Amino acid sequence: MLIGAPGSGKSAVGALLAERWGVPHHDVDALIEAEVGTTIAEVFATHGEEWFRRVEVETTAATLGRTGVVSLGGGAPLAPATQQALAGEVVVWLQVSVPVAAGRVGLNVARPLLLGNVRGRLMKLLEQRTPVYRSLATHTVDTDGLDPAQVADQVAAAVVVR
Ligand SMILES: Nc1ncnc2c1ncn2[C@@H]1O[C@H](COP(=O)(O)OP(=O)(O)OP(=O)(O)O)[C@@H](O)[C@H]1O
Ligand SMILES: O=C(O)C1=C[C@@H](O)[C@@H](O)[C@H](O)C1
Ligand SMILES: [Mg+2]
Repeated sequence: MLIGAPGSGKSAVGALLAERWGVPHHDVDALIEAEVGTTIAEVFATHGEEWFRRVEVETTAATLGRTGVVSLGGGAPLAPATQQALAGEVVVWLQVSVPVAAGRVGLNVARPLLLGNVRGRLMKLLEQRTPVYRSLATHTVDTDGLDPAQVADQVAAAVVVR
């Protein structure tokens, strides 16, 4: 399971790892979009964040126990139910600094929580979430200065696929 901030590379690295290991890739954001039939940004706009978080907890829970690589949503580890569900799993935290994450996500409107002031919003998110990511992670990879393939190499070196 990959956790980390928006722009840490959960989706990109998850896809590379799944390909490398020949296992399915479950990207929870993409699963929610498929389930709901619209984009995450649209879900936030139409139903609000609370509604999204409820769906996210359920969709995340449904991926647990499946074979493969799971890329969680950036905020998913904040939910107590998800924290409990992650206990005993291999959880890799893709660490990223604010300027690097901001550079990667750019002004992408697909990330509703970062709208307005990407750097400022990321700084706030990381302040709140760093302790949570740290407490849940069984492995950590610092992704600053690495491309997605190099991050995947480091994850693969650190964990054993089940
Ligand atoms: N290590 C990296 N080096 C350079 N670019 C990267 C790296 N990891 C990801 N990227 C690029 O940064 C952008 C964001 O990455 P990605 O979508 O994988 O992040 P994410 O963690 O899934 O974010 P979110 O929580 O918003 O889903 C993508 O364009 C991706 O190709
Ligand atoms: O960091 C977050 O809270 C989010 C990250 C994305 O993965 C999406 O799950 C959504 O945009 C919320
Ligand atoms: Mg993603």
